[in-house]
Order: sequence, then C-alpha cells, then structure tokens
Amino acid sequence: MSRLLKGVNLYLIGMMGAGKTTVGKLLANHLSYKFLDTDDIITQSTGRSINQLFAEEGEVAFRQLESNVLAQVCAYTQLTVATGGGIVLERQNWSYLHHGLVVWLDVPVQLLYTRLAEDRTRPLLQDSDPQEKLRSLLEQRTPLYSQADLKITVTEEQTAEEIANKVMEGIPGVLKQELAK
Ligand SMILES: Nc1ncnc2c1ncn2[C@@H]1O[C@H](COP(=O)(O)OP(=O)(O)OP(=O)(O)O)[C@@H](O)[C@H]1O
Ligand SMILES: O=C(O)C1=C[C@@H](O)[C@@H](O)[C@H](O)C1
Ligand SMILES: [Mg+2]
Repeated sequence: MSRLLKGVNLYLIGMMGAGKTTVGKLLANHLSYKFLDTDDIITQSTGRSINQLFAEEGEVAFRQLESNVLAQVCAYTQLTVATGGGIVLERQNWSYLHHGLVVWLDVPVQLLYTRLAEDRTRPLLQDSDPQEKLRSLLEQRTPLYSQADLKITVTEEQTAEEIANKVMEGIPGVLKQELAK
C-alpha cells in the first residue's frame, strides 16, 4: 500500500475527539510512514499548551501557527498527519492538504461528547453546554470536512484498529478516482 501511495502524505481531518491522533498512529504503522500531529508540533515548538495559546494569544494567532506548521509539514513525504480539528477553516490550508490524500473521520456528536466529557485540553469545549458546542461546530464545519478525498463514518463499537483498517481499505478507491481524472 505504501508503494501504491508513492510517498504521498495522508492527512486526517475531523472534529476534536474524532480519533485523528489515535488512528493516525496506527495508520503510520500500516503504511510504514512517520507520524506527525500538528497540535503536538505547535505545543512543542511554542512550549505552551493549546489552552495556554488560546488564552494568551487568541484563536486567530493559533490558526496562523497551525497554517505555518502545515505549510512546513507538506514539504515532506511519507507522513501520516493528524491535524487539529479546525485546520479546515482556513481556505489556504486546503492548498496544502490537497498535496496529499485527505481522510475525514466522521464521528457523531454523541460519541465525540462521550469521548471528551472528562477532557479539559480542548479550549473550544470549555463551554456551559459542550455537547451543543460540538453540535454547532460540526454543523458549521461539515461542508468543509466534506472536501476530504475519503470519508470514514465511525460508529461507537469500532476500535481504533478497525477504523484504521477501514481507511486502508478505502485508499485504493481514491487512488483509482485520481488516476481516472
Ligand atoms: N475508536 C476509538 N474507540 C474508543 N476511544 C477512542 C477511539 N479513537 C479515539 N478514542 C479516544 O477518544 C479520545 C480522543 O481521541 P484523539 O485524541 O485521537 O482525537 P483527535 O481527533 O486527535 O482530537 P483533537 O482534534 O482534539 O486532537 C482519546 O481519549 C482516545 O483514546
Ligand atoms: O476543533 C478545533 O478547533 C480544535 C481542535 C484541536 O485539535 C486543537 O487544534 C484545538 O483545540 C482546536
Ligand atoms: Mg489530536
């Protein structure tokens, strides 16, 4: 499969809690690719947590950092990249994402909420009604996530390994479509 992909990067997009980081690491193993996480690169390079960056610099500055990181990452090949949930918001980011193959992990709000209920590391969820916040963010972003090359619909009972396998099974179909263009 990694030969079929010819080193083309795999970008995982989707809401916070969708499993981009968890599934991305497994996919990197399957493909013999390196794994990168744009959120991790930002926190490591700034020495600050995502919460700190949102509080001290604001979301706009965070989005700029995120775009800078993506621009640098896409210069490399053989990468599986877990992106931040909001990477799809900046139009310019799509020109970077489309250098590679873009996979949307589509997870229902109820499941996102269950996974993140105890999590305090996602600043956008520090809201009086986090479930409603997730619903409205997903509604707003669905047209953007839909620009992915491959959509994987995730259900509650699927393990991360099963989801990674589903992505692997979906890749040849996307490559065929690309060749037919
Ligand atoms: N298939 C799965 N089954 C059960 N739990 C999962 C699954 N995938 C991910 N999780 C759990 O859900 C939580 C969120 O997953 P993860 O951090 O991978 O999401 P993410 O898409 O990277 O989120 P963010 O955009 O905020 O970085 C983690 O606690 C992870 O262990
Ligand atoms: O969905 C979002 O906008 C975010 C998701 C996370 O990955 C982080 O990038 C940050 O918490 C913002
Ligand atoms: Mg993540």
